[in-house]
Parts: sequence; structure tokens; C-alpha cells
Amino acid sequence: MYNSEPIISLKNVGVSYRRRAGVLRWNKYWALNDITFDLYKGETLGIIGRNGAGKSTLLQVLAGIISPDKGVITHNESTVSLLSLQVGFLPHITGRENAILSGMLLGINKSEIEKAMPKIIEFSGLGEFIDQPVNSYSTGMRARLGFSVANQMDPDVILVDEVLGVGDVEFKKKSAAAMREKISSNKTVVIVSHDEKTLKDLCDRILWVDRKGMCVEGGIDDVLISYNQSY
Ligand SMILES: Nc1ncnc2c1ncn2[C@@H]1O[C@H](COP(=O)(O)OP(=O)(O)OP(=O)(O)O)[C@@H](O)[C@H]1O
Repeated sequence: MYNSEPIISLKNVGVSYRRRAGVLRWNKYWALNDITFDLYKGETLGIIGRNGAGKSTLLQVLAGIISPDKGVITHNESTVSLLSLQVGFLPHITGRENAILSGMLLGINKSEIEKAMPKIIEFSGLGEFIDQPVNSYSTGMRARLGFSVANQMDPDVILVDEVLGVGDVEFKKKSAAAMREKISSNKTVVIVSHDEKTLKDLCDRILWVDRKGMCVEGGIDDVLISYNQSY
């Protein structure tokens, strides 16, 4: 797998946010610092890190939602489509409209998405909530919609942000089964999770993102041992 060209490469990527430091004073806060790694076609990469380590920020960089403030991200295939789950939805429009928008951002035309809509609604279990604005959804409902769109739209790279940990038991089972199917069909998947079992079950390797800007990449067992020892 790693003999092939990376599908996405990050080199010394950093992202900063503006933070209030007093009256009319702002600081730069580096949420990600010096992240370097390659994502290869067909692999399943797990991302771990403590709360606030920058995992969601990293997914947003991979999704193209935010641009790095330093370093370089290269998408080596022009056809790469990324769909992140809990990020990217517009809160004031409905689930249905967001599903259409997400699909269109992936380059799929509106009528095709509308054709897939019954399956999206069925998989998500949202029922009539699909026509309510997303800002009325719980985190779990948003994740279910995101997962269902990703599942139908079939982007080349799927970003999964803790979605396997949300929802009821039935949805967890359904989404885990769908993920396994994608992984075995050679999709490129990036999973953020705090759950070691999920990572061990699904991933080929793990990237540990640390608040200090450290970023360790390697085999699942090795990285998880170092991660646990760091506590
Ligand atoms: N829009 C923003 N403005 C300012 N600071 C932000 C913003 N988004 C995130 N941050 C800060 O950047 C840091 C990284 O946040 P991020 O959400 O990427 O971490 P995370 O690893 O996904 O956390 P968690 O595991 O808690 O979900 C945090 O300290 C957070 O407070």
C-alpha cells in the first residue's frame, strides 16, 4: 500500500486560532503545530489524542474546510473528495438541504442526490427531522446524518469523527458494519476515536496528535502503548 503515491500529504502543517487575551487584545493559539504525514490510498488511519489536542482541527484541514497557517497540504489526486461528518453542515438549513449541499460539494449532481435521499433518510433514522434545521439536531443526530450522506455518496476519502461512538446501539452496529464494508472495499478512511477497540478493529496504523505539537505515527499497538504511558 505504502509503495503507492500518497493521496494527501501534510508537511509541517500548523493551524492557529485567534484567542482573546484581554480587552481588545488577541493572541495566536496554535491548535496544530508541525504535523507531517502521508495518507495512502486504501488505508485506514486512526487519529488519537487528548481533548483539545487538535484532532477535529486536523480533520477540517484534511477536508479542506480550513487552510493551514503554516506548512503545506497537498492533495495528490484531483478526484479526491472528502466528506467530514460533524463539521461542514450549515446549522440554519435543513438536514435534507445539507445532505444535498454536501453531495454537491462532492461533485454529485442534485438529481442523483435526490434519488439517493430515501436511502440517506432510512439509514440515518432521522424520519421527519430530515426537514428540520440542523441546529435543532443533537450531536448524535448530526453525526447520523453525516454518516448516512458519506455512506451513500461514497467519497474517495472518508473522514470519521467519533461517529462510531454516537447514537443508539442499533445505529452503532449499523455504522460499524458499513465502515467495515468500506474498509474492505479499499476506501481510504480516517477515523478519530478515543476508543482503542474501534481503532484496533478498524485501523492499519495510528497517528497520535499531541497538544505540544508532537505527532507520532506508527503501528497500532506501539502507538497505543506510548499514548497510554504518556498519562
Ligand atoms: N474556532 C476556534 N477558535 C478558537 N480556538 C479553537 C477553535 N476551534 C478549536 N479551538 C481550540 O483549538 C484546540 C484544538 O481543538 P480541537 O477541537 O481541534 O481538538 P480535539 O482534539 O478535536 O478535541 P476533543 O477531543 O475535545 O474533541 C482547542 O484548544 C480548542 O479550544
